[in-house]
Amino acid sequence: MAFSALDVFRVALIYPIVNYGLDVNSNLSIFDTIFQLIFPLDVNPFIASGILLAVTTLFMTGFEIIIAYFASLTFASVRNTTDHLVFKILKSQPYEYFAGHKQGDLLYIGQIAVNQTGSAVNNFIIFIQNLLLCTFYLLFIFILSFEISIFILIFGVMFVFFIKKIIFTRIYNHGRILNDVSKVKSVIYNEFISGIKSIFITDSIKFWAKKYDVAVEKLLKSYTKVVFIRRIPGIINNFILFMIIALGAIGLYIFTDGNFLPYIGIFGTYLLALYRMIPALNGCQTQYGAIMQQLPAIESVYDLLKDYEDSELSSEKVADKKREKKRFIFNQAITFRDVNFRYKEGLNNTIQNLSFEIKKNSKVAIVGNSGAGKTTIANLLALLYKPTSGGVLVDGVNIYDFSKSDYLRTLGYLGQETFVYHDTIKENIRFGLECSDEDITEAAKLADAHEFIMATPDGYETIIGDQGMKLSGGQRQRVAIARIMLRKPEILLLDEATSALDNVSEQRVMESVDRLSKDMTVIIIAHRLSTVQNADVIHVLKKGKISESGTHKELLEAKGEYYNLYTKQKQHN
Ligand SMILES: Nc1ncnc2c1ncn2[C@@H]1O[C@H](COP(=O)(O)OP(=O)(O)OP(=O)(O)O)[C@@H](O)[C@H]1O
Repeated sequence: MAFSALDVFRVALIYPIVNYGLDVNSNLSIFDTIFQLIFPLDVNPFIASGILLAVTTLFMTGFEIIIAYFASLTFASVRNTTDHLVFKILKSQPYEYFAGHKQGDLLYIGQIAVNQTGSAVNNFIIFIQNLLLCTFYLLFIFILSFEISIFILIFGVMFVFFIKKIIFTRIYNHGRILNDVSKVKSVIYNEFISGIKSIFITDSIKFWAKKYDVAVEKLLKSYTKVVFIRRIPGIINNFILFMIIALGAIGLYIFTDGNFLPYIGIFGTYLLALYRMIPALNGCQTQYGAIMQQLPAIESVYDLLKDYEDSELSSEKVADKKREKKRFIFNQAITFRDVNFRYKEGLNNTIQNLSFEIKKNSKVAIVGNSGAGKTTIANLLALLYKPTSGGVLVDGVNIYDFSKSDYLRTLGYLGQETFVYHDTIKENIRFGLECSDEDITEAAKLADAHEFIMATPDGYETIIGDQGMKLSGGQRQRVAIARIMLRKPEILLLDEATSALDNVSEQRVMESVDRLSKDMTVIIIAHRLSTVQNADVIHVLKKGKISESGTHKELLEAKGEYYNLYTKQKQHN
């Protein structure tokens, strides 16, 4: 506010300078009285105005620096808070949430939308600053000339109405389209990077390039429209400004019958005020347009927040939070009791009324055809999904009644794909656990990984490329086993852990697992029956139900489902 007032005052100082310069004593405006009061009679108004102008400018520069600093601080703080908030929300979401959303959409929120939110707040600050400036100048020009200003005001209101109705609605709509198109581009980009191996092998780069080009073309069209429409108000403003100057000059000449000198001070100051006001008005419109364009991105952050609040308030979550969590103790057995599960409301049950037991320190295998529900069982055990009804119990206690981290710490999970990230082998084994380098070497030795790690150029300090591109599948799995061993789990869950490996690698990985799992409860989910023959119990799963159970020998003798699977696989080998 003080900044706007000073800016207007600075322009008002032109008035005495012009009048004194032209030696006009107009007494046409209230400003004549004000300046006569400000400047004592013995002071040269030319010098006094110059000094005041310099002092005001100094103050204003200071103000501008302070405002710029606080605006950047606000932008950075809002961005920072939104960054934290988005990640806080994401990290507290259940696994289902990630499975149900496109990665690209989530990336868009975390990267682009967060930035847009910060910028929108910054734009809002500049909008308010410009709005105040416009208001002060409007008051000023009214004081200078009521009649002309009322005409400009009516014209201005009509213009703002037109701009809002036609231009800003379009900016918002195109902003939405731009938002959607940006998301699509981000999804394709992300899929291309994460699927690069399959894309290379299938020689489908051209297909992806085309998909990307289409998205980028749409983005180009969208951007062109938004950027163009956003500039229109400014162009019209400039047109109006210079038309006012032109018509004003003609009008002044006609109105004063050529004797316009006494009015030059007012006219010049008026024009200068307009000249300052119009960019401020432009600024208002530009910032408002930018906010409209950024609104859809802000809405996606808001939707994320809303989903989170709704889920936090859901009766299930509230009850779960209130429930006291027990320390994880496992002495007897893990029991699946009447478990039913479906992935989504409306879909058929993937797991149907499933009941079976896994005794402590036993080795249990679950086999079956593709789509039978084997991985779903692993997902339920790993707390990735919750049974729709029934429960998974450990020594009679529902696994959801244990402290989540307590339970997961005792569960070692080895899947088909091992997640390794761009860091050293050592950090990939540590995976965030506080432990010594000796512990890591020990775990790698147990996992039969030490030898190959030492053969890499920098040993444990060797950087593995993204997605472990520099390691073989078997080596990646042994890094994963080392990671698990470091955590000393009580339960080992192997979900098709060797199905991506060749026979030799599979054998080495299974030998490591056998060696390490003597005092562990091992659950092996497998397609290939070669890995489960020494299990204490093998359960054969069919359409989400156990169709038969027994040892390898018993099941072969029974000549049922297992026997069929076994003979089919033997024929293929
Ligand atoms: N996230 C999901 N959303 C919806 N349906 C799913 C989801 N994951 C799996 N399914 C479905 O559940 C069924 C069982 O899948 P699951 O992965 O458990 O089978 P599986 O026995 O492990 O098969 P495979 O041996 O091929 O890995 C399949 O019909 C599958 O399409």
